[in-house]
Amino acid sequence: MRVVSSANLTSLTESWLEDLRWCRTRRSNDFMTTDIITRDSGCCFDFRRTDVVTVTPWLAPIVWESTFDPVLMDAIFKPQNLTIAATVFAVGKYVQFLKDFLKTSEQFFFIGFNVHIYVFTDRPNDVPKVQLAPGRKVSVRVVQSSQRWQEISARRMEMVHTLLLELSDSTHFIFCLDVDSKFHGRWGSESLGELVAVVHPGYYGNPRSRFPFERRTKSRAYMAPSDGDFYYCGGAFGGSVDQVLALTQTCSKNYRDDEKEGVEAAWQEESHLNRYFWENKPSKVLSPEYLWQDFKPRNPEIRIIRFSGVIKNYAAIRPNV
Ligand SMILES: CC(=O)N[C@H]1[C@@H](OP(=O)(O)OP(=O)(O)OC[C@H]2O[C@@H](n3ccc(=O)[nH]c3=O)[C@H](O)[C@@H]2O)O[C@H](CO)[C@H](O)[C@@H]1O
Ligand SMILES: [Mn+2]
Repeated sequence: MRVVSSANLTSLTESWLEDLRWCRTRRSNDFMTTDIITRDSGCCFDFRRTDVVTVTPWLAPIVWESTFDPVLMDAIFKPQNLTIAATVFAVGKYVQFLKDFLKTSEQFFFIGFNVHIYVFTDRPNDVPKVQLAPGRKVSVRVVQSSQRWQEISARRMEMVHTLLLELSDSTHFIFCLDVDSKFHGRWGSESLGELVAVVHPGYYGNPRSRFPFERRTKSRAYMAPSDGDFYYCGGAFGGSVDQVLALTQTCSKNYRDDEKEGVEAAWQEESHLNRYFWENKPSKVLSPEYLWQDFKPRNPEIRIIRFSGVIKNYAAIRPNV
């Protein structure tokens, strides 16, 4: 397994995290290169952002509104006739979230692409019928419920892995999404990449020491105090079929192996996902625009909310507390 944890990268990352926290104090001199590229290319699209960090220390883009041209992105990707899969789990009472999830995906998620949404549920009869545009499809897969929400959430990794083993070459990219959410703005071709992570909306302004990584060495999701780039969310991630196949295989195996030893990571599959992304750097990082939370006031750097978790009464909808 490739583990990138050199002192260099760590110190670079620490200084970059400083940048993220103090990004608003940075001034235009730092961004002269961007000016020059804009002028020389003759591009009239203003993709400068000086208030946020838009590239990782390993040179992966961090996607924020106004860092890309959606028309140009679509002109590149649409002719490739891609199929984008999405997985969403609606087990037990979470089936109530499906209607809004599916309806809003029709308005905002990869419009103009072939889209195949796989709904995993124990209540197939309660899956709402939503009018779909041509080229878009919803399939239902029946799964077992569990008495523990932690298990429902964590087992998604292995079920997505099984699905991916069955998919033919005609599916190119996949996103795995939480169902208790709605789309509010474009989520499209700008998000495509081999391995795609979304920065968790709750922690992006925090220092690394406050990231809720698994800190017990007995778990396979363990992260040392000096480890970590971002804290990524479990509610949205994706990439090419091959890359997500590898990710789900590793995360589900590590979750299972922990389980055999009576260990459950602090945030279940989200903890294993964070460990995976530490060892396997995402090729593209999506800003918290791609998974906001309705209960959070919108911060000024969030110019658009594309996908956001709804406010829910955990006690009323989860099988356990
Ligand atoms: C914003 C974000 O990143 N959310 C993550 C977070 O909390 P959340 O509080 O958003 O977790 P959650 O209650 O939405 O559960 C995660 C997902 O599991 C499914 N589900 C859960 C319970 C249930 O009874 N039925 C059901 O179908 C459903 O798709 C749901 O969206 O922590 C979870 C725990 O590990 C997952 O990592 C979530 O992805
Ligand atoms: Mn959720």
